[in-house]
Amino acid sequence: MTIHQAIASPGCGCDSQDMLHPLISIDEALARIAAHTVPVGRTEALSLDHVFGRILAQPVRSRSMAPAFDNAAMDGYAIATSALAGAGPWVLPVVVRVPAGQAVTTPVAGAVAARIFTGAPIPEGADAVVMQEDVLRDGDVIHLSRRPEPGKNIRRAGSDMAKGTTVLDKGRRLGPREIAACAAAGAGILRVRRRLRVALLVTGDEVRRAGGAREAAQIWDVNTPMLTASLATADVDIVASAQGADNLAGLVRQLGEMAAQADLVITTGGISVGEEDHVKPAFMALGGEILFSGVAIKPGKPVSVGRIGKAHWLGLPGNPVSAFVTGQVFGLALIRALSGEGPIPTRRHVVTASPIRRKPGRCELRPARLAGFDAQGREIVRFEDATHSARVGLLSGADGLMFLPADADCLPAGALVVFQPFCQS
Ligand SMILES: Nc1nc2c(c(=O)[nH]1)N[C@H]1C(S)=C(S)[C@@H](COP(=O)(O)OP(=O)(O)OC[C@H]3O[C@@H](n4cnc5c(N)ncnc54)[C@H](O)[C@@H]3O)O[C@H]1N2
Ligand code: MOO
Repeated sequence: MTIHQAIASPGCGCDSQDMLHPLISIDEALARIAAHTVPVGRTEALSLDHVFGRILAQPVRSRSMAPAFDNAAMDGYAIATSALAGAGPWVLPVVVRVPAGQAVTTPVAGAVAARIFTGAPIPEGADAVVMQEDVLRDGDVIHLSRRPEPGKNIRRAGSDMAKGTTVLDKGRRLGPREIAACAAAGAGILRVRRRLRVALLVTGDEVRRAGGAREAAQIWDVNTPMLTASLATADVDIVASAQGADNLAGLVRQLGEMAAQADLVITTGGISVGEEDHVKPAFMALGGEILFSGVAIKPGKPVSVGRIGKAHWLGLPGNPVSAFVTGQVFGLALIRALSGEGPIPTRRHVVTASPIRRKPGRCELRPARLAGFDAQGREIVRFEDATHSARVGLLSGADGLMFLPADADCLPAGALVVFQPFCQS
């Protein structure tokens, strides 16, 4: 199903296109981010204890075989199967005891057994470990009635990783599973990408700190705490956070200062078409280059990406829901690209719980809640009747965004739609 096409015909005045800056599709915007964003080059070396969530800057190769030596997979007795004459049963003297962590020098020579514990090295001469439950121990001998297969219960050296194997490629995000692989490979220090320096500039004369005093026509600032929380990841250091000045000159100064110290400047508000919208003029006054400005989506149509010198700029709309939605779709893609992490396919198909009637025009990213599975095992989503770009209260009840095709005015219950879960960190 193609769902991210540009608008074929605008639905109403709100959807009208600026002929100088035509809207592009979601996938075109993401393709431009991928094509024009170079990962920030700085790297640092960190011990395994401190790499959680970071992005690898160099591949990790195993320093030795894993396991490094043949070892027992069970507590029991190591024997040489070739020394078991006839059909058994056999009585074997126990000649040595081998706990894990202890090098063994006594070989298993002939019809004898070595008491061995899980993880202990296999003595020379032995080629199988019999579980202790399968033998009868009587003083210094064991009674064995069934011949084990050669190799039984032995974890062979190198069976997990050969020496020099690439365990992880660069660009991988380091979670518990990746860190486990590095530890097994003996990579105790990793070279990872430095955190991105991000500056946040929230514009709007009307916004005041949440919960603080406000006058008539003033509102509490949702975007600063919302985006600060969205950016609280292992990739990001928020190096500056400020409320935007209410005039062009002040905004030029603030944006310029932020661009000088940050890899990424994120602004909210002030990017629509009104004469109070100073962000784009300030950006242009600083010699900024636009990668795109305006995407054929609802909400979040004015979302913009560009560069001021070496710093990248992500211009999010002021409406908090629009800012959150566009931050999830374009902000995360930009941060991943700057962090050197490749794009991660997170979209999947789900089915709608109820029919949808809507005004066609822009691809709609509607918050939706996962609601179990239908009889065919397909995941179902529930949602409001319309997208409300200023109704922040609805966001916490959603798990992600469903993508409604630009030209779809009517979808039945059970329609297959694309769904992108919200990033939880
Ligand atoms: N003539 C037109 N007007 C508008 C258009 C258009 O195409 N033509 N687009 C509308 C759409 S769609 C959007 S989205 C907004 C985007 O406007 P801005 O990005 O310039 O945002 P602002 O005007 O600054 O604010 C919009 C809205 O959000 C509230 N806001 C802003 N910051 C915060 C904050 N930190 N916390 C809470 N709420 C915030 C602000 O008070 C406004 O209500 O433009 C439409 N207009
Ligand atoms: O593009 Mo706006 O975000 O619909 O309110």
